[in-house]
Amino acid sequence: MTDSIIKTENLKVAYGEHQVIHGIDLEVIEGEVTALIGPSGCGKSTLLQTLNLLIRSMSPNATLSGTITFSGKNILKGKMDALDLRKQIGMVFQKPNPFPKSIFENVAYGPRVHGYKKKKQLQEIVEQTLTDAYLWDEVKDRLHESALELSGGQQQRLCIARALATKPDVLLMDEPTSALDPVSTQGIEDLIQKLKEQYTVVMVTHQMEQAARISDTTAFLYMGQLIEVNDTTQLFFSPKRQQTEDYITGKFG
Ligand SMILES: Nc1ncnc2c1ncn2[C@@H]1O[C@H](COP(=O)(O)OP(=O)(O)OP(=O)(O)O)[C@@H](O)[C@H]1O
Repeated sequence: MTDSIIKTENLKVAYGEHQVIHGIDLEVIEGEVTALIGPSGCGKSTLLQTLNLLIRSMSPNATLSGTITFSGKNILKGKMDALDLRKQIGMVFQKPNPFPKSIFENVAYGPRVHGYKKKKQLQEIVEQTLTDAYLWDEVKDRLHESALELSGGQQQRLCIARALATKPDVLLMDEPTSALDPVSTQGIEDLIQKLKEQYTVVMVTHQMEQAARISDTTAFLYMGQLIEVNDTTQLFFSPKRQQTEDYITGKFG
């Protein structure tokens, strides 16, 4: 039996008058990697940013309707503490964006905001989180150096560690490897595979091969509609919808 950790029903999103998500019903299964694929402009990033309501701060002109159930609650209804929600549903962006602070401070930032003050506690969290992000061995002797001195792949693993430091249930990733070289990409893909032992991941990717390699479930979006969602192998090898087949065989997109 598989349980959904996030469920959207009839989810609609508009920027001003421009509706870009047209009534999406999507279940994100706990402990899985879900990939969102589809041609440029189909609404993948919008959908992702809506799942933890980050869209409300990133695009104040966005209006949302429908329901998003997380932890048994419709997060679109009533007042939701944004900081608290983002602690539970973290986000990693396309371009690594560490704070211009030390490696240690990047990871300790979230826990500090959420009330962890004791040095020893913070040290333990930083070590554990960097270990989970497979970065500890590479940085343990330079924790107080600037994060900006790390390589691109290391910076992205640090951003993942930063997101993991508040112990989220779900990690949203918007094309997390698109700014990276192939070796760093491989490192992040390996990491995502390992993360699903402890976390649920929803990832936007432009690369169908990447979705096929690392996701359990793939959702194909086209012009703001969810065309098909299925087990990744099924979706790529026997798509149910003609539009999905046309997209994955490169007929458009
Ligand atoms: N802040 C915004 N204000 C107004 N329109 C926006 C905003 N962000 C995105 N859009 C529009 O919403 C639509 C969906 O964009 P979105 O970035 O979600 O698509 P996407 O599938 O992630 O695209 P890509 O693959 O190119 O990143 C596009 O038409 C885009 O121009």
